[in-house]
Amino acid sequence: MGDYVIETNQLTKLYVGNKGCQDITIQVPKGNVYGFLGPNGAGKSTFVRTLLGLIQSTSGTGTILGHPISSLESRKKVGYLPELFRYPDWMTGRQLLRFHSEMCQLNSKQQKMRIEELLDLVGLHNRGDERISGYSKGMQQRIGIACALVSDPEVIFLDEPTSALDPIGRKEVRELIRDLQMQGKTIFLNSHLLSEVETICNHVAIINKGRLIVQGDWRELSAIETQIEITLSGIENLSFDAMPELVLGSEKIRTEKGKESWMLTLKDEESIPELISALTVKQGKLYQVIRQKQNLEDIFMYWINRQEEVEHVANR
Ligand SMILES: Nc1ncnc2c1ncn2[C@@H]1O[C@H](COP(=O)(O)OP(=O)(O)OP(=O)(O)O)[C@@H](O)[C@H]1O
Repeated sequence: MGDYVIETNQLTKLYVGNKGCQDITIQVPKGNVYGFLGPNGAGKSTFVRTLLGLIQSTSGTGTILGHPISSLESRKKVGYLPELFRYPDWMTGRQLLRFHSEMCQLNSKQQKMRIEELLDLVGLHNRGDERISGYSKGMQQRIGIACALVSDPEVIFLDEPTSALDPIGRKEVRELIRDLQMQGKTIFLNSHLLSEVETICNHVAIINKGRLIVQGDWRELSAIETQIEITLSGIENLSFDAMPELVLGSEKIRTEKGKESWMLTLKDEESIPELISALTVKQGKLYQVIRQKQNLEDIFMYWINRQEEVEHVANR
C-alpha cells in the first residue's frame, strides 16, 4: 500500500450513454485532505460512489487501505457523508448518533463513550438532547459528520460539506476537518468552493467530462506564466514590446503623479530580475514590484480550459 490510503488504476464507471467517470488513476497520500474537483456533472459523485462500493465499476481497479474496493475490509474503516443527506428531524442529535452506533454494532458502553466523544468533537455537547429540526444548517452538517465518524474511520469522504452553509458554518466545518486531519485521518473532499479547498487541501485532482485532467500538490500544478504588477517612472515612451524574450504581455493599468503602473506577463520567474536590471539600465526608477499570486481558481480554470482546447483541436 505504501503511503497511499486510496489508490485507483483506470477505475471506470460508465452508465448507459457513456456518462460517468473513465480511466481515473489517483493516489491519495495518508493524512491528507485531498480535494476532488470538477465542474457540475464531471463525474465526482460517480467516482466516489464507485470507490465506496455503492455502485459497481465497469472496469479498472482500486484499493482503500490496501483492500480492494467493494470488499468488506475496505468499507470497515471508511466514513461517508453524502451531499444531500437527510435525517429524521424529530430525533435528537444524541438519538441519531445512538442509531448509527447500533448499526456499527457498538455495545452499550462503547456507544455511550463514542456518542459523548463525537458530540464534543463537533461542538454539539450542550445541544445533543435537542431535536434536529431545531438545528441550524451548520449544526445539521456537523451532526452529519459525527454520524460519518461513529465507526472511527481512517478515511472520511465528505461530499460538498460546506456548500449550503454561511461563512460561520463553513469556518466551523473547516476547523472540524483540520481537527480530523490532526488526528491522522485522511479526508477525501468533493467541493465546488475552490477558495475553501485552497485553505484546507494541499493535494487535489481535477476532473472534467469523466476524465482526470491532473492531480498533485495544487501549488505545483501551476503552468500559467508569471505575472507582476510594476510601478516605475523615469523612462519616456515606455513600452515593453521591445523585450519579447522577457515580457509576453503588457498592460498599463494607471498613471499617478508621474508614476506608471503596468501589469506584465513574463516568460518565467527568472525573467523578474532580468527585467529589473534592463529597466535600471534605462534609468528607470522602480517603486514597487508585486508578484501576482495564482489561486486555486486560476489553476482550476487553466486546466479545464486547456482540456477544452485540446479537445477542440482534436475534433477539428
Ligand atoms: N444513475 C445514472 N444514470 C445515468 N447517468 C448518470 C447517473 N448518475 C450520473 N449520471 C451522469 O454521469 C455524469 C456524472 O455525474 P456525477 O453526478 O458523477 O457528476 P458530479 O461531478 O458529481 O456532478 P455535481 O457536481 O453536479 O454533483 C453526468 O453526466 C450525469 O448526468
